[in-house]
Amino acid sequence: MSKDDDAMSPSAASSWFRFLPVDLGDTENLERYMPGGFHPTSLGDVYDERYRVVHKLGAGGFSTVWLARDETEQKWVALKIVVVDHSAAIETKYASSQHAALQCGGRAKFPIEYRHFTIDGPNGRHLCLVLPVLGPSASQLSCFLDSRMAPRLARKAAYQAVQALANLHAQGFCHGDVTTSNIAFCLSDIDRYTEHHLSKLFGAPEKAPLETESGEEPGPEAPQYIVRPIDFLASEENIISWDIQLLDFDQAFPASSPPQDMLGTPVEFLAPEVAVGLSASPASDVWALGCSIYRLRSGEGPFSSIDVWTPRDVVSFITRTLGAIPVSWQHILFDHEGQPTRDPSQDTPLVKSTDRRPLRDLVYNIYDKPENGVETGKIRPEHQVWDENDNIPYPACFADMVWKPKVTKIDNVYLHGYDDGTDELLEAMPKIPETEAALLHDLLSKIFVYDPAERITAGEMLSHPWFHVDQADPLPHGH
Ligand SMILES: Nc1ncnc2c1ncn2[C@@H]1O[C@H](COP(=O)(O)OP(=O)(O)OP(=O)(O)O)[C@@H](O)[C@H]1O
Repeated sequence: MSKDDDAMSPSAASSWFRFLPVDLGDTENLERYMPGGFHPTSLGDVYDERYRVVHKLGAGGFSTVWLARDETEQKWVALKIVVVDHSAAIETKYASSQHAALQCGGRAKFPIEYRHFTIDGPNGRHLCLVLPVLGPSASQLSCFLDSRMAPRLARKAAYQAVQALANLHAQGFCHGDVTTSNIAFCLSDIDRYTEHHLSKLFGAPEKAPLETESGEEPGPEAPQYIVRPIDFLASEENIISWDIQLLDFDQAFPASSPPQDMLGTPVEFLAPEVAVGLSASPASDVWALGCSIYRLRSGEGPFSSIDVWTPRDVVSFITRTLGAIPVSWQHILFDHEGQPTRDPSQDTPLVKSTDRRPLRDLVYNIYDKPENGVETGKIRPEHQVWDENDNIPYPACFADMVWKPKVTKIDNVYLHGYDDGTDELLEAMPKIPETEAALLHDLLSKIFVYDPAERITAGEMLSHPWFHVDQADPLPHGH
């Protein structure tokens, strides 16, 4: 799920800043440690008398996710501990969507839960899903100037995501939250590693004490410390496989009964018909998949922008690429929060922009890793360093999978955060090969169409030639 605010109870509003921020990068929303919210979890905790928490894997709007040792079966598992307020709803959704995933022989493409149980804690009763352990998400591996996938890995991951979705749709189910954050890479046989070995590979978990704004000790509703999630890209040994799984069924629904409310998926992945208040469907999953495919290959979402925060924003932004919305949608209104409405007193108009972003330009301008012609891999001079890790390449074992644009030096300047000069620097980077661009443009033109009935289906996408450009060229050994 992704609608952070949904999980907050109204009483949270007065306590937004109860806790001081911790300097551990991206962590869970600390303010969610309150009755109805997250479970305060600590390393070493044992749940259900068998799962011992060893590290943190991540967190979302609705859960924290932990690496745990299953002492009964002697294997690694992921414990997804759901916020109290959403535990019952997520348990119901998981039951039906996991059944659909299993029906489609989906064990290979979806993280099917081993089992689930409940945890009674100071904040209430939490659903805890026991899942296979996965590696980093595609959002982490394909992230603007921070990280880019090798083109071949992007195509392979994209194809598997299409397979997963086509299978799910064939079972009459929609995912409802297809994003690159929900495409995760598998690990190659994590069970061959002991706890000691994992600690040698990834280091001991990094912790920071949790402190309150008021200086009082946090109560039992919050943990004593916060843990930085494990970084699978920090090790000198690559345990990340080229296979992906599609996770997070929190918003899945039967195609025959779409949700009445707006999907909680990030707006940049929202299909235009859903953004204007029409039903979600397999076709809206395909739109989100198209956004994910473009992000996998380019590092950016086609409709992500600092101007896109609401359904109205994304529709406006999409018109810059696809032109005016269909006439049949033009009576649709948006309220002052940018949500579609039927109340004429609430109407705020779509922002009409004359600034065009043709799909063809988006595709043909995708930049790739420079093999030569620009200087790479040096450490940025001290006064230009924003983050000391920025200009350090990934360990060599990841060379055929991912690369960091920020280790690229053009005209003696490292690529860093986006600023006025970035686009000019990026001009110097090599672009996607024309033959591939033509195929990708063709594929995306069949996905990014307003009318859901005219959109290509996930099943039809499987035979599109963009996914098969590597067919004649066998994968490197071990993949
Ligand atoms: N099986 C897993 N193995 C490894 N890491 C996982 C697993 N499941 C989830 N994670 C990590 O935990 C994060 C949160 O998981 P997930 O997206 O399922 O949570 P959520 O609370 O439903 O959140 P949201 O949809 O808001 O991201 C993921 O981004 C990922 O980093």
